[in-house]
Amino acid sequence: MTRIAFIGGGNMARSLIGGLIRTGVAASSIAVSDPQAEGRQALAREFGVAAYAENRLAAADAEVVLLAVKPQIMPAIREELREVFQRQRPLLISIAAGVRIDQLERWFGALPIVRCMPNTPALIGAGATGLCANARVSPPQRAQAQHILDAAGLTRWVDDEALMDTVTGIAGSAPAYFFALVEALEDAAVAQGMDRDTARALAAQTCLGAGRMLTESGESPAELRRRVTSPNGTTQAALESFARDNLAGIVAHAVAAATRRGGELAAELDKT
Ligand SMILES: NC(=O)C1=CN([C@@H]2O[C@H](COP(=O)(O)OP(=O)(O)OC[C@H]3O[C@@H](n4cnc5c(N)ncnc54)[C@H](OP(=O)(O)O)[C@@H]3O)[C@@H](O)[C@H]2O)C=CC1
Ligand SMILES: O=C(O)[C@@H]1CCC=N1
Repeated sequence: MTRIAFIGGGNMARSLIGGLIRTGVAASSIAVSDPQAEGRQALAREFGVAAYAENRLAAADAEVVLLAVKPQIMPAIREELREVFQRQRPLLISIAAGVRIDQLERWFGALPIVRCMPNTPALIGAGATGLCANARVSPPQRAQAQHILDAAGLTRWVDDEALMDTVTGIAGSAPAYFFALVEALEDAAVAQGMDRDTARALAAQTCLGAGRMLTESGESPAELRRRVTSPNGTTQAALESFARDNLAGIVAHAVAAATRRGGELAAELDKT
């Protein structure tokens, strides 16, 4: 039974712990640390995991340590964990946006490190995660990291670390883009006189249905789009409006902004 410690017990740690428990990992093999007593109690109550106020205690005998704190918190945890890590040499997994493997090596030592980028649908086992490993990660450790993230949904190895910020741009941050689109659909229907509940239910179910068709039908997004689009019909009118407003350009700019921000987060940490 691999002992796993989560440093930081917020949204993503909760999602990943939930995934592990759901797939049958024993709660007794999981420890988590977080400064908030309320958050710790909730995790212990909900999942039966051991929850600590001190990072060192959570990491004390862990074979795998998963860093689930905000990138900006890294400077605060590196001193206290470095010593434990030098003793134990765990597999270190980081989910922090932007933070590069060479930075993790500098802060925490020459460890086997997997940098990955999951997303919040991990909470319901429908996450999408990109992973990237340094050369110290052994094949069994690679499998171990994948097993942990598989519990949260789909996983894909991305060998070129430079593309990890792109993973953030199209997957880590991207659930928010779909939520924003549903908000916009809802607002548009309300502006036309529909009640908000009905608008939200129709738009959200459409998002679910489209997502399931994308992942389950084996068809390309372009083909699925074509099948909705009757010649000179309503969908064509909407898609032509999107094209006039340069939807593809708008999306490309947004993905570039998220990708760029990942690099900036790392650069800000280089100064600490
Ligand atoms: N949210 C998302 O969609 C995704 C986030 N990520 C990455 O996951 C990481 C965590 O994000 P998320 O879960 O959203 O953030 P949260 O703020 O929900 O979780 C981080 C947790 O770490 C705690 N914390 C703060 N300081 C320390 C410390 N010194 N030691 C231990 N724990 C500490 C925070 O406590 P407190 O609240 O008291 O500060 C909080 O509970 C980030 O690096 C982010 O880039 C990756 C993919 C998707
Ligand atoms: O917004 C963020 O920085 C984090 C990383 C990806 C999703 N949320």
